[in-house]
Formats: sequence, C-alpha cells, structure tokens
Amino acid sequence: MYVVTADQMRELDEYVIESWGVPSVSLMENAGKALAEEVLHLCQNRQSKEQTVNGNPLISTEARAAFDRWKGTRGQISNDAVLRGEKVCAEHWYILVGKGNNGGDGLVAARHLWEAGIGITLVFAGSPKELREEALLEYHTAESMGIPSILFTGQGDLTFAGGTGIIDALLGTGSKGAPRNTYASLIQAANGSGLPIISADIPSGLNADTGALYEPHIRAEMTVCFALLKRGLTQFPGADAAGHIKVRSVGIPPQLAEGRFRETVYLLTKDILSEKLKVDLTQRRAEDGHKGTYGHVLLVAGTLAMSGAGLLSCRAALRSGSGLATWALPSELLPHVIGAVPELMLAAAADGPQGTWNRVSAQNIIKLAESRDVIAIGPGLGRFEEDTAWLSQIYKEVDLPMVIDADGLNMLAEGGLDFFEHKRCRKAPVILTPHPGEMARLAGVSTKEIQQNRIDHALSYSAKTGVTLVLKGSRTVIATPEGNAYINMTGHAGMGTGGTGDALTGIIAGLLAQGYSAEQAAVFGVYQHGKAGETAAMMRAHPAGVMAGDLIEYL
Ligand SMILES: NC(=O)C1=CN([C@@H]2O[C@H](COP(=O)(O)OP(=O)(O)OC[C@H]3O[C@@H](n4cnc5c(N)ncnc54)[C@H](O)[C@@H]3O)[C@@H](O)[C@H]2O)[C@@H](O)CC1
Ligand SMILES: [K+]
Repeated sequence: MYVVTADQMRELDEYVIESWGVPSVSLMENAGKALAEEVLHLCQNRQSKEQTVNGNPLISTEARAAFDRWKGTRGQISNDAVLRGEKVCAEHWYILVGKGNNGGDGLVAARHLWEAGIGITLVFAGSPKELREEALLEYHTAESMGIPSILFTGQGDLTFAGGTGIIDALLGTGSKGAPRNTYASLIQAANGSGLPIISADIPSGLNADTGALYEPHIRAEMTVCFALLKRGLTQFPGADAAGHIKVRSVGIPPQLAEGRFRETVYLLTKDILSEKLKVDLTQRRAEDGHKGTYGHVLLVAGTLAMSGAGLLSCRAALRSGSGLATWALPSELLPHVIGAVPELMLAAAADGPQGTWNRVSAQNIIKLAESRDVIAIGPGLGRFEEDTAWLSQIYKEVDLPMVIDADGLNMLAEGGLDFFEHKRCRKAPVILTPHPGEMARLAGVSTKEIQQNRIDHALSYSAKTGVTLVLKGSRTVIATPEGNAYINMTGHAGMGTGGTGDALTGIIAGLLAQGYSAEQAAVFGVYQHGKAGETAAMMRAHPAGVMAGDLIEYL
C-alpha cells in the first residue's frame, strides 16, 4: 500500500484527469459515495449493537431498510419519498462543508445519504457561492434537492441539535496551516458535540504530509481516505486524530505511484514483505544447511554496568536465526556472564577502567571481525575517550554489513556527516537504528522536530549518508538510500520498555548474517520485532507487562 504526500496525490489526480480523461467530477462522485457508504456502515453497525446516540434510541429495522434500499434493494419505498427527504430512521448527520474539493466530497455524500433516508443538515464554513467548479455544481444539486443547509458565520453556538453524527468535509489535502476563522470554530464545536465524526480524506487540522496536528483539529472516529493513504495519517499524533482509517478507491489506481516519485513510501504489510521485498516469511531453511550456512554475528556491546543490553542483543540474534553469535565485551565483564546464554561465544575485547571500553580495543574488534559475517555495535556500550575515532576506525577497516545502535549512534553524531567520508572504504551496507532522541542528535535538530516529520527526516538522512535508517518509535520508519521508506504497523505501546531496542539490533544483525539485504533485514526485522511483541502481549495479562526478554522468546 502506497503512502503519499498531498503534492504527490495532486500529481496523480492530474495525471488520470489529463492523460486518461477521467472527469474530475467522477473522482469527486466516487469519493463522496465511498464516504456515504462508510457512514451507512457505521449507522448499520450501531443499529445492530443497539446503541444510542445522545440518548436517542435508533430504530434498527428502519435503519436497516435505509441501508438495504441504498445498496440497491429498494423495497417499498418510492423515489418520491426519498426526494421529499422523508426520514426513515432516527439518524441525522451534520455535514461540515469547506470551500475546496473536500467540501465537494461532503456535498456528494450528502446527496447519497439523503437518498438513503438519512436526515442531513449541511453546514457551510463560508458562503457556498465561493465554491468552485465541481463543488459548486454539487452545491446547486443539493440545493435543488432541498437538502437543508445553514451558513455558519461564527456568531452563536452550533448545537448540532438532534444530530447523530458529523461528517468533516472542511479541509483536505489543499489546506495550509492551522484552520482559521469559521473553520476553527466549527472544528471546536464538532469535537465538543460528543457525536461521532467521520472525516473526508484527512481530519481537518492535520498536516497531510507529516502527521503534525494544528490547533484546533478534528478528533475523528473514522477517516475515509481517498485513493491513497496520506503520510500524515500514518504517523503520530495525526494517526491518533484520524481514528480508524479506511482507504477507498476513487478511480486513481494506486500502482500509478510505483516508481513515479523520487521517494516511494509503503505501508509495511505482509504483501510488501513477500511481493516487493521477496522475503520468505516462513524463513524456510535448506535441508542440508548447517550453522555455517546461517552466518556468524559479532556483537560489540555492554559494559560491567550495562551487561543486559549485550545479552539481549545476542539472544535476539540467535533467535532470529543466525547460525552463530559472538559477543565481544570488556574482559572484566566476561566472567560474570559465562553460561548466561550457553549458545553464545564470548570474546574479551577491551580493558577500559571498571569493565568499560577503550580506544585501543578497536584492533581487537577488527581482528575478531575477520572470521565473522556481520558486526553490530552499540547496545550498552557507554561512552569513552576517543570513542568516535574508535568507531571510525572499525567503520573503515571492517567491511562487513554493520548495524550501529545506541551509544554507537551518539559517537557517530559527534563525528557529524564527515564520518561518512570514509564511505568509499566500504562496500558492505550500514544500518542505523536510532530512537527519536538519537535521530535528533544525528540530524542536528530537536527531538520535537524529528517527531513532527519522521518520514522526511528518515529519508533525507538516509539519502545524504547512504545508510539504511530505522527510525524507531510507534510506527517505525525504515528508509533506504534509494528513496524507499516503509512504515511499520506491528507492535504496541507495551514495547516501550528497556531492552527492546537492543533486541531489535540483534534481530537485524541476525537477519543480515543469514544473507538478507540491508533493506530486507531492516524491514523484516522491524516487522518481526513488533509481531513478537504482540505475541508476548497475548501471553500476559496486559501489554504493559511485556519485557524485552519475553519478546525475544516469541521470535
Ligand atoms: N480531483 C481531485 O482533486 C480530487 C480531490 N478530492 C478531494 O479534494 C481535496 C483537496 O481539495 P482542494 O485542493 O480543493 O483543497 P481543500 O478541500 O483541502 O481546501 C482548500 C481550501 O480551503 C482553504 N484553506 C486552506 N487552508 C485553510 C486553513 N488553514 N483554514 C481555512 N481555510 C483554509 C483554501 O482557501 C482552499 O480554498 C482532497 O482532500 C479530497 O478530499 C476528491 O474529491 C477526489 C478527487
Ligand atoms: K476533512
């Protein structure tokens, strides 16, 4: 599933209109009809659950009749009854109409819902005479049909009297900045009404490209997104304001997005993994395979004070299917962890004070790497004198697929982009796995700035440096230097706990060891990590009880 920006969506709109001759009005018709269909589904669902809205009981048989009639089984109700707007159920929806095409979608939906016998009141945010082209035509149709409407001038309160739901067709992908004037007042009134809100395309007040929310913004129960998912719907906090998201086709085939733009963003699904990335989700192994077939991971991690990070990473690498794993660690730590993971090999590699790392240990790492397939650096590593130079030396001299995490990323951030000047020394790929704070240090901006535009930051850092970047956090973004980004949907908030990042590093390193490409390993690793977290949550009373170690057990 493709995920696009507002500009990309506009380009695709224009393409089908200009190159294929699809009339713009039929795109709007499809969008508005899909929106009406989702509203009717919601009405039908709450009828079947015998819910009430604002204390009004809803008459289930009548609503069902309205739905069936709309779906084509017209029964005994005549067209005339529909045209008179005779109410056949207690549903009454207020449709908030902005002056762009998003408002046009709302007007189309109004016509279909009216036809189905749903009570409708159109609420215009500005004079309907200001509507343009298709939206203006839709307004004239609604007016001719006698659909009641009010012009909201900002004076007095809008109470949504007798309402059972609200369609938000105020602002779509053409909006800029925070909703202004009557738009802002209508958004506040809608949110305060307690009625369910269904947004057309995006919740008004959402930045469609980034997922940032302006004030005020609609808090929707559902968003019916047209043609392709917009980036802003996939990232928090926008994803939260959108509620349940339904993507409905309107006549713009999603495949048009493939290869058209400099950057292609995908929602990470099983199909993307198997069909686009050619990942075998079953991780089938050759009958005659042996431990050597599945690669050997070298993990450079841990100090005496932070030994758990190394253990978690190593266990995750083994659970993800790597043939062998060696943990390179400070000598003082080694005796304490003997036998903790019996499958693991241990290699004393540093003699810093109190079981820490030191600059000269780089030589030992380079030596150990000679007989390994992948190197992962960072979990629980701590900082030490000249550590950026230490990392730089390993980066230059160890031409193995490399994962850098945690303190390794902080060392890298200190080196700035100059660090990547050594890129020409390497043929093997590099994967970085920052959380938002680490990403902020790498990119030299604030964490808030990263979180307000995660997809762009991930893509641009990856393009600049040539690394595959895993920007962690809810809806992890994986970006590749070629300009692909994947948005992960697995996992849950209970995974925000110490050690889950260390596990992810181990999983990705383990997959690299088995011969997956950097893109495959990063994307599949993130997906599996979330899935394992979900399974771990099912085994506990509450997702909040999940620990990193539990997750590893479900890989
Ligand atoms: N062919 C198309 O272009 C299609 C467009 N569709 C709909 O059209 C939408 C995009 O339409 P538009 O480009 O007309 O844009 P919008 O409908 O998002 O509205 C933009 C209008 O709102 C005003 N505005 C912008 N920012 C504002 C703010 N912060 N506060 C108050 N007013 C503001 C502007 O003056 C502009 O007239 C999509 O989201 C989708 O719902 C669908 O009908 C499918 C086909
Ligand atoms: K909207």
